[in-house]
Amino acid sequence: MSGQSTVLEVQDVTRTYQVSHGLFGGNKELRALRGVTLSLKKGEVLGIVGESGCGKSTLARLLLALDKPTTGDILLDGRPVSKTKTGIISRKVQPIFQDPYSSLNPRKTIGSIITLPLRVHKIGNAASQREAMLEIMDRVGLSTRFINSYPNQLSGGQRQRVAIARALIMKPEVVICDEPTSALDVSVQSQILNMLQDLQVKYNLTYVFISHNLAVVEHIATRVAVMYFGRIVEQAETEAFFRNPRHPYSQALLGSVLTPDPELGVPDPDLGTVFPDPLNPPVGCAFHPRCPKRVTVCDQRHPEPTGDRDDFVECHLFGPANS
Ligand SMILES: Nc1ncnc2c1ncn2[C@@H]1O[C@H](COP(=O)(O)OP(=O)(O)OP(=O)(O)O)[C@@H](O)[C@H]1O
Repeated sequence: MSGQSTVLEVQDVTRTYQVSHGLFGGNKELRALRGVTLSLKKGEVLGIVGESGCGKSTLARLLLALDKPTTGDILLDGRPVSKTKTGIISRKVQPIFQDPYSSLNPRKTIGSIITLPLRVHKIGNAASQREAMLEIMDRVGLSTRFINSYPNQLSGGQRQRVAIARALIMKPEVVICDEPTSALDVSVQSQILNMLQDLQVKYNLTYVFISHNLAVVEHIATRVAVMYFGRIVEQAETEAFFRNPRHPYSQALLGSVLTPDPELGVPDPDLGTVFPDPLNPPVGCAFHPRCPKRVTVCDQRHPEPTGDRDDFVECHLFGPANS
């Protein structure tokens, strides 16, 4: 993996939202991303996992340049996204979202939806656009009889195939898949997942694959990043991650440490499910109130990452004092 070129780089990115706080509370800052650093290499599938609210979709929006970081930089092919024309970004980075129904214009035909990116970017003429449409429909397993249909005439799985066709017709370098199978019936989830995997290999695509479903990530990802409360707390090659998750949060996600140790004096039975209040973040490591392995320093300061850029864990148990 080390010899491959970096396509997308996220450098210490934060994203803060101003939110109103109670009737008289005025505005408060909600730090959805608290310093995320990532590098995505050509041809890899980076799985991003974490609970609802940890910042996955915020990160996806930044990677798609649909939103801007509050601080930090995102580089696409070495150039800051902030200094790159949106047209160039959308040619190179395309999304596949969770809900294909809400992301497809109900008043447009399937043919028109799939070719829209080519028309917006003025790529080719009507004949070459149609040719590209037929090719990509074939690749995603969509019958040409749907060309003049509307989204509501298709099943959920077919609609997601349309969304995938629309994303891939641009021949992007990177595809940001944000929970692409979780709104689908279980029976079609694996078909879509296998198809995404085939397309990734065929077109040598680079995926960021966001999912709360660990089995899906294990199936498709080459590397895994675990997000907790706006940070990446662990990153590792997929096989190593599932064999030996290091961060106590990763272990909890994988089900090996679900109940807190009563010896630690944490009687709350819901401890395993409570996510911190983003408007009142815990001091120290954000996971410490739920962590069955916490030590004295955990509620005092945030741990530094241990390891290298693509393979690290952010936990005091792995810090210099414990190594
Ligand atoms: N536009 C916004 N304004 C204010 N707060 C926001 C906004 N978007 C997200 N947040 C907050 O930022 C935090 C991260 O949200 P985000 O949607 O990125 O998480 P997520 O991991 O994608 O969750 P989910 O899986 O539920 O989509 C949450 O606390 C959320 O409430």
